[in-house]
Amino acid sequence: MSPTRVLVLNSGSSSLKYQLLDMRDSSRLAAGLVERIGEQTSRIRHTCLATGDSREHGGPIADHDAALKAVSQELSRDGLGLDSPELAAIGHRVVHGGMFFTEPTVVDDEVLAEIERLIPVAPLHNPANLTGIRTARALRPDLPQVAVFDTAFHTTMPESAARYAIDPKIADRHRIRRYGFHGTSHAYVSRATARLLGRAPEEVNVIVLHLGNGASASAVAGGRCVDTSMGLTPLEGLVMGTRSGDLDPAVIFHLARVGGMSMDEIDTLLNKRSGLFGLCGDNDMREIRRRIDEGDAEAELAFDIYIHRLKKYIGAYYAVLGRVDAVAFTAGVGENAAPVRAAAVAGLEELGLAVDPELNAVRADGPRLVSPAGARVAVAVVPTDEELEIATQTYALVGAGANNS
Ligand SMILES: Nc1ncnc2c1ncn2[C@@H]1O[C@H](COP(=O)(O)OP(=O)(O)O)[C@@H](O)[C@H]1O
Ligand SMILES: CC(=O)OP(=O)(O)O
Ligand SMILES: [Mg+2]
Repeated sequence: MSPTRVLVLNSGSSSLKYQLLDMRDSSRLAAGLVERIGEQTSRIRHTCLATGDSREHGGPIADHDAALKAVSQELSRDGLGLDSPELAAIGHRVVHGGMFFTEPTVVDDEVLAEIERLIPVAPLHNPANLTGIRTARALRPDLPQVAVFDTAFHTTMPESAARYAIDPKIADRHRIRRYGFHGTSHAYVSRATARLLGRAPEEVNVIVLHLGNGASASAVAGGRCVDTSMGLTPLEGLVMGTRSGDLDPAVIFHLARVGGMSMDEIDTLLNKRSGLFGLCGDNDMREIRRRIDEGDAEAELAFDIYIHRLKKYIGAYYAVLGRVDAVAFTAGVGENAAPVRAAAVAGLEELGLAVDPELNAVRADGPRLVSPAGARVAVAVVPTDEELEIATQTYALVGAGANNS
């Protein structure tokens, strides 16, 4: 029998998330997370879904190479190791695919070199993605490694949305344009939202709000992305855990000329020490809500700035789409933080947008509506599953029957 399993690796700047799936029924065999890679306090959490066994260990894990080796050991302990003949492929999330990659791609040396060339526009993400691919290749040189790009879903954006208003010759020379990210999630969630409404993706217009540590919004018309909030890099757009999102570009000149900061210092400030963290010292929405409940004004202002930006994007994408069938909240904050959902649509009743407080307070795992019955625009919580989407795309490219599909 042909191998039917796919290992998915989602390497973040300091984490490695993974899932092993059996593509006969898309079931998960194992899943886990390595956190705080590069620190003394790294942790690996591993669950074997086949046996229900979970394990957690601490101790320094120096880099993504060591992290993947630790994952490989955990999988081996459950008899699911990378040496398994049942493994069909390894699917990798790659954050920046530039103009070059619009589809999932089997990795070869040329593909690796192109992903490497894109490091300057995804400095937090592409290096980790590359290490993941290189280590996986060294562990199983015979297996196809497939790169699935965060940027791919956004390549349908019209030029009017993708281009910045700068000299096109300069833009083209430096490949400066809006690429957009989290595309695997925006694609999956927009389709799952159509399914929740009982309609075909081609028939519905959806605003997807992917609110995790990184956060982005997208306007999806009939299944195609027409605008998204992240740009050349994952820094533009919404207020995020540690990234500023939109600001006047002149802030950068001002910090350099008047503030005496170097470009690297400004880069670090805006990517790692801004957003919710920069505003109030916390980037976790749970902690921010706890502080607000205790009357903390700094946390409340950070929350209000976060919501104000989110609301502006909902309004902007309403205008871009003309007609909106659903607004879908997803990722860690979108799926779990009821107060964020309520605040983001508060006052938008004239646009047909509202949440029902009781429905919004329900905690559940699956996709669900939180808007009042009969609302003109559905407001939905739709859990994302980037790993399943990456596995599906990987298996469609290289798995059994790939040539017939
Ligand atoms: N129960 C919760 N309530 C509010 N926010 C939550 C909850 N659980 C997670 N979050 C938020 O989700 C964020 C992580 O989202 P996630 O989508 O996992 O991010 P990433 O994939 O970027 O690491 C956390 O930083 C936290 O702000
Ligand atoms: C592109 C991006 O911001 O990804 P993440 O949310 O995983 O940091
Ligand atoms: Mg994420």
